[in-house]
Amino acid sequence: MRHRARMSIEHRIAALDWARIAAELDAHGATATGPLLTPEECRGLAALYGREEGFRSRIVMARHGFGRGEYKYFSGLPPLVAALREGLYPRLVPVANAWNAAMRLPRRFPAGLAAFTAECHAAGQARPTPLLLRYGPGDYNCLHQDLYGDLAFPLQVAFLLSKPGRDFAGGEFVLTEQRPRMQSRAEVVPLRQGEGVVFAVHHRPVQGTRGPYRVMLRHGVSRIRAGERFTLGVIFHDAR
Ligand SMILES: O=C(O)CCC(=O)C(=O)O
Ligand SMILES: [Fe+2]
Repeated sequence: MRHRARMSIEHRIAALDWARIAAELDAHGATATGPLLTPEECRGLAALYGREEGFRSRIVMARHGFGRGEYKYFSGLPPLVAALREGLYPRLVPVANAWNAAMRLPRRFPAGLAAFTAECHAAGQARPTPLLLRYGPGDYNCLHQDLYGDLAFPLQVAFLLSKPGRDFAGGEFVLTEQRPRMQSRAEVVPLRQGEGVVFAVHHRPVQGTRGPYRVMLRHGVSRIRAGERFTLGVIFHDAR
């Protein structure tokens, strides 16, 4: 995508290989999108972190046992973040609905984000969940699940805003998958600057010999060895 800087976010999202993304989500529960944000957009988003305004809360992870590093939830979403959330959601709905069907869960997700957001609000989840995260040397993010109420969209996306090898070292995005009565499986998703990782929020179906079974996923970030690493988290359900 040589001209991605001049293409709208909607067009860039449309140009991603969604057949591959869906197939890899089904096979592994996570995949990288391919480059989506320009370095300028990444720098612009990371630069918002230092601002006072535009955020509803700041969490220092060590204070809660979440790891080391910090994050801030947006109050109103910047246009780029809103466009990513709106543009990515409908692409992920077919996977989300197929997963719920395979797991025999009754909930189906509407085709557009506005309808899903209305469902969240009706369920008492009205606070926006997209966030910026900042890690320095020695920081890490413990394995967790981003559930903010009963209503949860099964997939989320995190964008790497910093450039690995130049801005930071270490700090790999990690997922673990806990299978019933079996040992856990770990997966690392290597990311380039401006690339997103799409992954299961808390569970997904895996095809077994006697039909699909459910596995539990958690995600986190390994220790940052050097430098500074920023990410943008795009969670589709709102919070209580
Ligand atoms: O910093 C990361 O790569 C992980 C961020 C995260 O936990 C999230 O977006 O939910
Ligand atoms: Fe997370």
